[in-house]
Amino acid sequence: MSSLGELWKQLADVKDELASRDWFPGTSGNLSIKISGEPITFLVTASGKDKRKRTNEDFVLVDVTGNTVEETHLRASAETGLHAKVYQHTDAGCCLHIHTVDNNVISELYADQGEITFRGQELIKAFNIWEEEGSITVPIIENPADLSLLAERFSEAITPDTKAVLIRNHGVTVWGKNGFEAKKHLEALEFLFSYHVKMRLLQPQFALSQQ
Ligand SMILES: CSCCC(=O)C(=O)COP(=O)(O)O
Ligand SMILES: [Zn+2]
Repeated sequence: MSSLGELWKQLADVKDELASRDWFPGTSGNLSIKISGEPITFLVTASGKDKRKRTNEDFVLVDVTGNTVEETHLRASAETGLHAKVYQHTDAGCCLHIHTVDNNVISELYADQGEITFRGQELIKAFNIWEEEGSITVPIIENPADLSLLAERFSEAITPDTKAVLIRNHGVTVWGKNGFEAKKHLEALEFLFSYHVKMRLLQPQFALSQQ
């Protein structure tokens, strides 16, 4: 079992790598790593910070209600409730949320369908899907201003196969059993989003061929 300090470092390293990809524009994004399962506690990014900077005030320890477990002047991420839903409804050990142009464009293009499915792409294997005709579906939910409603809609979208949820014109939340796997899933999804956007620009009939 990893110590709190080891898990802090694991999350800080993932944060640095995502920052190096410029995936935290305008202080957006939040990350978490599970510390205990019963009761659920996890480290989550402090709200409103520049996630490109590495400091010893980057994360706070919270319980499943999103309340801080220790006395602190820091505020947990405004979207802590979504991370809590992931730990309640999946066996994830790490959860990552970022805003990119590609994930926002995909979420808007396919919002009315409520999901997007990717198939025929090598990177689907990053989700441990090895079948010839393997596919991965990402649900897309609306982005209500009420964050507890957002967390409810988000948890309703999680099925046993779900590895990520797109929030319309907001961002994507992805998880995995640890920091390495969550980052692998996130990188693979962002590749699939980017490929899809570019193909739609270059070949307008591409979208139809993917239905
Ligand atoms: C400026 S981004 C708006 C809030 C958001 O969507 C986000 O991901 C960051 O919120 P946090 O409270 O985690 O900093
Ligand atoms: Zn966000």
